[in-house]
Amino acid sequence: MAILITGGAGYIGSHTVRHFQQQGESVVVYDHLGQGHKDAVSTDVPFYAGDLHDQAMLRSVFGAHDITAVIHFAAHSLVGESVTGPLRYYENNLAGTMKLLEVMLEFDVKQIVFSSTAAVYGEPQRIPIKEDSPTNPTNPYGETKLAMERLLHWSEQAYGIHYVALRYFNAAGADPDGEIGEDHTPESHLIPIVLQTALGQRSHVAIFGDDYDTQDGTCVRDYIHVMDLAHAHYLALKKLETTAKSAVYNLGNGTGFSVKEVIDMCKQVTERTIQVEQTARRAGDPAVLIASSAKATEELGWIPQYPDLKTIVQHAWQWHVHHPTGYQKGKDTL
Ligand SMILES: NC(=O)c1ccc[n+]([C@@H]2O[C@H](COP(=O)([O-])OP(=O)(O)OC[C@H]3O[C@@H](n4cnc5c(N)ncnc54)[C@H](O)[C@@H]3O)[C@@H](O)[C@H]2O)c1
Ligand SMILES: O=c1ccn([C@@H]2O[C@H](COP(=O)(O)OP(=O)(O)O[C@H]3O[C@H](CO)[C@@H](O)[C@H](O)[C@H]3O)[C@@H](O)[C@H]2O)c(=O)[nH]1
Repeated sequence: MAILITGGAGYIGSHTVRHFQQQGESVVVYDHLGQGHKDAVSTDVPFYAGDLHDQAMLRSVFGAHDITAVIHFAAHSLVGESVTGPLRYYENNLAGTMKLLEVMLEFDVKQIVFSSTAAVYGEPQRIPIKEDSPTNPTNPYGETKLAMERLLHWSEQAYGIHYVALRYFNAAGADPDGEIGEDHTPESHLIPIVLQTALGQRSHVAIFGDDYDTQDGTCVRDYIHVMDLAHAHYLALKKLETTAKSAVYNLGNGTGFSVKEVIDMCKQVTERTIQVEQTARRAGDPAVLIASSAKATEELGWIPQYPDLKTIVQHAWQWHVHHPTGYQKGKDTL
């Protein structure tokens, strides 16, 4: 028996694979390595370099392992990129999930935990955001994730697939052991970009917009430690296994930090100079996203272990200092 982890070589996926192994679970990773890194996955985990759209390969994996449940991370996940390439996003995220669900049904696998996002809410009407808040995505990425949630809702009605949709806010940090961390090419996430600037790999950090309706004019986000996200997947799967009840949960710390505050925290942790440049807003960015995760705490017993931003940045910095080129030795593009 094993749990299939799609996108398990990616940033959040690889931390979750590691956490599941530490909990004594058998896992199998399926990832086409468009973004992920094979070296992010321990060599004792069965690894398949396959695409969600390749149903023949998916079938062979389901056939070779007694898959009991799926944790589904594999997706494109960048807000800005989705605004200029919506077709690519629908194709990978929505159509890719349809292919996966078809194979799950063929093999009678009816439990899935999947990566949704704060981006399903769009501009929130109230802060902190609860799960029953209106969902009006401001970008195609969020739309695809909302469509995936709806697809799962209807798949439960029609086929009895039970699901937990985890709406993460901004994943950040790295495994405190320092062995795995965040490495996207190109990197677009704020904290790694700021830390790469601290390392001298970039000349400056561009701040996307300073005219938002926030305390200092820059966007506010709720940064959540990647290991806390990993543990939430474990709790969600246990809950699914025992209750067979579908649910949606926000995962965040309930505290918002502006882009400028994040940069200041990075300066404090790294004790380095970090140049910034004010630029235009990035399309698709809501001003403020802060979670209420009370439902996950009440129903899953989820309590973040690393809630403060300083610890999150310290763990990320430890990864970047010891792996300045990420997983790739000699990597020269960021
Ligand atoms: N990083 C965040 O802050 C954040 C926040 C909310 C939600 N999410 C969601 O969490 C998930 C993981 O995010 P991440 O930051 O780890 O991203 P990531 O890009 O590091 O990981 C995604 C992985 O999926 C793989 N993948 C993508 N499409 C695939 C396909 N068609 N077939 C096989 N593999 C495929 C990639 O190679 C990559 O390894 C995504 O679904 C993302 O939308 C991320
Ligand atoms: O060079 C940069 C990079 C980012 N930002 C800003 O920093 C904030 C955070 O940006 P980023 O780290 O790119 O994350 P988000 O765009 O908020 O998206 C992340 O968090 C979402 C949930 O909130 C997830 O759905 C996405 O998958 C994930 O990439 C945003 O206001 C950006 O405009 C900058 O100002 N400069």
